[in-house]
Amino acid sequence: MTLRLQMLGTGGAFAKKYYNNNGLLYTDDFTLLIDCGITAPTSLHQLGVSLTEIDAILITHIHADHVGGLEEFAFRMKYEFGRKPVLYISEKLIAPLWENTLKGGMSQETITSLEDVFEVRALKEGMLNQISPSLQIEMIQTSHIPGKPSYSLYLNNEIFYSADMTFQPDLLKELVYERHCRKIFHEVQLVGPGEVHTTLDELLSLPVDIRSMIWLMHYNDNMEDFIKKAGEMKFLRQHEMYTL
Ligand SMILES: Nc1ccn([C@@H]2O[C@@H]3COP(=O)(O)O[C@H]3[C@H]2O)c(=O)n1
Ligand SMILES: [Zn+2]
Ligand SMILES: [Zn+2]
Repeated sequence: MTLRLQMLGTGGAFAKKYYNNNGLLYTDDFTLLIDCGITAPTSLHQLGVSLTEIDAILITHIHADHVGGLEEFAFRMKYEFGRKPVLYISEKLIAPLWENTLKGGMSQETITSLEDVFEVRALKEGMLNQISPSLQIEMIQTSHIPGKPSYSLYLNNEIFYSADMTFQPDLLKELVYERHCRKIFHEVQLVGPGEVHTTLDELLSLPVDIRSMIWLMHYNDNMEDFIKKAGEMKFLRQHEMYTL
């Protein structure tokens, strides 16, 4: 079975040249949207992908560049298609996503909870979740903002897709050397210290065999200035289709 990835956007939270770092993960029989930021609906429109072609959404954490498009997505599914989108999300994020993010815009007499607008499927950290016959996802909590849970994804026991995260070299080495990881999609902050993100220099400090499997995403507008500074690591391009 073949996995394919098409990033709706590859930009950091405040990028203007690139859309929010959200991606479409395609299996033979299932399409998963990983994160749905502010710009996701516009990027889907530009790609000509209808909301109804997406079988489920999975949220890694609650920052607007990862959840800011959910209100539009859910309202359009409700009022245009009469359906609730399937939402995969860590059980720890269900309450804050509704109470702190969506309730303000979405609540009304007939909508009083997340479950009124999404078919919520809670994911447990560290478990293998069978999302579709050919897609298994393990949620791995990774460090980002203290007190604000963020979950990276381990796909089919071979591909790591980072949420927003600070540098965690031991995790990456464990995945590659002990858990058969063969490809890594990793966020990168190209400018400034890695207080809540991972810097290019930090990733360059990894062993070459790990660097060689890294594709960089969630990057700054000046990415083109760093293409020759990333060594063996490659930059994902938004809207391009990648076979994993
Ligand atoms: N403690 C924090 C919190 C947030 N931020 C910035 O806000 C952005 C929110 O989306 P992000 O993609 O996680 O990137 C965060 C930082 O740019 C930051 O720099 N430091
Ligand atoms: Zn982000
Ligand atoms: Zn974030």
